[in-house]
Amino acid sequence: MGTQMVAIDPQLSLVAAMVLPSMLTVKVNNGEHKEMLRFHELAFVDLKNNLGKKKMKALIPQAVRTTYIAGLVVLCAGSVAVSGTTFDPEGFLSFLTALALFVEPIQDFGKAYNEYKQGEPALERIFDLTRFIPEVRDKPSAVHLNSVKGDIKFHDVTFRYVAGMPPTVDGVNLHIRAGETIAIVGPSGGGKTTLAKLLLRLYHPQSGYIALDNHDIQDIQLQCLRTHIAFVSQDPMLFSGTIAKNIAYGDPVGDINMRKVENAAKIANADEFIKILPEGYDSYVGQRGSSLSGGQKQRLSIARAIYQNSSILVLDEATSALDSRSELLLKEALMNLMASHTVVIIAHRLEMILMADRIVLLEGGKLREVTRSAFLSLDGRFGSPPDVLS
Ligand SMILES: Nc1ncnc2c1ncn2[C@@H]1O[C@H](COP(=O)(O)OP(=O)(O)OP(=O)(O)O)[C@@H](O)[C@H]1O
Repeated sequence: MGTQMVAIDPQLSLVAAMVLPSMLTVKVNNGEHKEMLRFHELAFVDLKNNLGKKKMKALIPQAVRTTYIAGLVVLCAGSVAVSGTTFDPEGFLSFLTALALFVEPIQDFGKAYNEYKQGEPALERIFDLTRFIPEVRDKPSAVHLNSVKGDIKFHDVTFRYVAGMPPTVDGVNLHIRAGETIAIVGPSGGGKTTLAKLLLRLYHPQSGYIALDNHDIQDIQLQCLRTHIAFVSQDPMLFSGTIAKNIAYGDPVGDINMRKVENAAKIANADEFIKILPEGYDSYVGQRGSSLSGGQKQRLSIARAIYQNSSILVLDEATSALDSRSELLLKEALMNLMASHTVVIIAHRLEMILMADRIVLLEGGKLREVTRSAFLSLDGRFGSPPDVLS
């Protein structure tokens, strides 16, 4: 089994190693279908190559068997010619041929059974995966919304990751009006990202519901919901490929609109570093963006969200890896976006928090709104201290 695992196409393993840790980015950008196609294509090539090898492997014993029988015929004919005695060559040949033909298939069957038994646990796991029904899926009656205004309501939402444990989000009520910018602050582990994940329907609340433009999000087609929400996660995830492809990742068509890509990169303040790369937008970012710095990756994932042109923008610690100059430039760009988008900023940096129209504090799963002055009086508990403000 070990040697069979090693024999898996390295390309397939590379794709799996890249996509599986980036599943959040794949899902929120509706990239499941794209990734499935990519995997299918590679798996098909791998299957074809392996079948070719197996055919060759199967041919070799046949060739050996034929040579063996031919050798026997020559041997028998030769011995008759040399001795001149009577010899029943037909009976002898029939016996040897039957023996050769009989023994090998039995050996092959034994080998095949052995291989099947060794691979059985892996097969079981594959069948388990094909039988897996995702918890979050479309209702048959789910609606498609061509456009949304971006009005979001959390109605008494309670969610816990593990049954029997205290809730991560506990009876949260929050109304974010269309076009509003809201900052969610709170201690680390307080549930801020979880709130964003619930909005993106990565999980279902155990009680309460979330509405977008007065539609319960469970009644909206999942792909449609995620198209209307651009999410920049705290771990910027890139896929091996060009910069342009990464920015246009959420494009369902797959045709890259270069004008849109460049515009998004300019807004995200990524254009300046892309332009000085040898191949500009066609530069490869390496395995999971390994050839870029943390701040560059972050700017690309912000550009990706801007490219998506959704009505709602959720930034989860999206500027943590940026230097103060880049953050300032991005802040200016966000100011422009805020005029036409609903923006949710999850941040610890005061510069970002104070851009919001309203600030809500999520602590121990409970949410409450705080005024700016009340927030500042928290003495930097959940944001960089006020003296960072220049
Ligand atoms: N998939 C998961 N399964 C179980 N527990 C989880 C899971 N994801 C998060 N948690 C837990 O839920 C709590 C809230 O996590 P969350 O990421 O929402 O916090 P946060 O406020 O965004 O924190 P930070 O500011 O550090 O990013 C944490 O205690 C975390 O360990």
